[in-house]
Amino acid sequence: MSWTSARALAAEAACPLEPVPVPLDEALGSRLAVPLRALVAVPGADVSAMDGYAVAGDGPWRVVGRVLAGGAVHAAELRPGEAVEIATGAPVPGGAEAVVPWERVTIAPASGGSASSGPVSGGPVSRMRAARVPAWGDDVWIEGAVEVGRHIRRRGEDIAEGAVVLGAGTVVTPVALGLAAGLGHDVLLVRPRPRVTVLVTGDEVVQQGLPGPGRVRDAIGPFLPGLVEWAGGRIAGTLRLPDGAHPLHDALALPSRPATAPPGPASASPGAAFAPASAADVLVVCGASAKGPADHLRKVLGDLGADVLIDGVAVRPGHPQLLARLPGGRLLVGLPGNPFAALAAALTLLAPILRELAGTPVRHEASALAGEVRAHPHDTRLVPVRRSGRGAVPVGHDRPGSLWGAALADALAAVPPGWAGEQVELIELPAGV
Ligand SMILES: Nc1nc2c(c(=O)[nH]1)N[C@H]1C(S)=C(S)[C@@H](COP(=O)(O)OP(=O)(O)OC[C@H]3O[C@@H](n4cnc5c(N)ncnc54)[C@H](O)[C@@H]3O)O[C@H]1N2
Ligand code: MOO
Repeated sequence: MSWTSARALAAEAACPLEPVPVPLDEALGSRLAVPLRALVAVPGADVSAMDGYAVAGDGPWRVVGRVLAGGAVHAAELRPGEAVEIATGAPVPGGAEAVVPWERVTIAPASGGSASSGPVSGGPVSRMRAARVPAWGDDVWIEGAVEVGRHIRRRGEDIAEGAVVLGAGTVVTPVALGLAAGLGHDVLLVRPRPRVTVLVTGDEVVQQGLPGPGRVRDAIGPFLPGLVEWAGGRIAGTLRLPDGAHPLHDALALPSRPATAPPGPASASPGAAFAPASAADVLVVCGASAKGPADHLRKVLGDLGADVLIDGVAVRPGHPQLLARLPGGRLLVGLPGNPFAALAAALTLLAPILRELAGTPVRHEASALAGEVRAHPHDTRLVPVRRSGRGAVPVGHDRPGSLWGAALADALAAVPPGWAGEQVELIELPAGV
């Protein structure tokens, strides 16, 4: 099967996960399952955009009250010639036609109330504030230029109640979280990030330190979490399995556990060691994908009654990759043991499945190849490249057992059999953060 057919089939095989409601502080990085609507208008009322005075009619105005954000509203309708001192964000009283910032008003000679007391001060309030803030109880009169409607933010002026502000599928970024909170949301309905459990097989595979004779350091387990995250999933667990059919069988035979179920089975129960495998929407088996004496994956899948959907893909490296559906519906991706081959298979099969499940948009990119590449006679070659202004430049070091070239690259060029210099598709590699 060609790698493009395999990619399409993998995406098709992925059954969308049910949207889940999650509290805001757990929603970061998920995708919205439904459009985000404003539950409230912003601002929620006609409010002042400035610290100053809400005024009615022409000045001078008699200051008849004070309104602070979060404080008591000024219930009475302002009459022409009246003002209230007002804080930014506080609701403007009915009848107010504008807000005049306090630095734009001057204290007026009193023309009402105890007129005989005369003006409090002839200077601007800004200057006066340093000495004495005029309080409305002081029978203060102010004057200044007024522009009707100025410095009043009308209810719903920024965002109308009910407006759709972000579409379904949008990633919940830190900013989107702030927006959602401001619009009254405590919980968001998101596409759950598919849970992936990784089973690393191989007696010779060691997890730390220098590999001794006959041993090899695990180079696949460490790249999968980042790749899985990048494709929209999350790692539910990683299990190290010795070679042999039994451990693989036991891990894969565990039934699926819903994301909301408590962890289990209890540590004393049989199968406890494999519990992470039951917490997965997708299982990934590293190694054991070929047909050698220590490769038990196919036999175990047969014994379990799994449906093998893809058995080998025409790419180099990575041709022994495999996709199966386990009884119960979960998908299993078999990655070849050679690390670069495993990376290729993770990009061909695993990433499309996770993108489909997580609702992550897919981008396809084509480019000229700027460099010598020898096509494979019947398979597509996946060649590590770096994008440049003159096309994708092969970086070399592309042996199946080594991640060197892929680590230098930002994409893999898919060079079809019989390639004769035309543009090729680029498969993006996960970028760092
Ligand atoms: N007769 C054939 N033999 C092989 C073929 C073939 O077509 N006919 N294909 C070869 C290719 S290509 C690959 S790729 C491998 C795939 O083999 P497996 O998936 O069964 O993997 P293993 O045999 O377990 O390991 C292969 C190789 O990779 C090393 N390895 C395994 N796991 C890891 C790991 N987590 N990190 C780093 N290295 C790992 C392992 O030690 C072996 O050297 O089959 C070929 N054979
Ligand atoms: O998958 Mo192998 O080259 O194709 O290492």
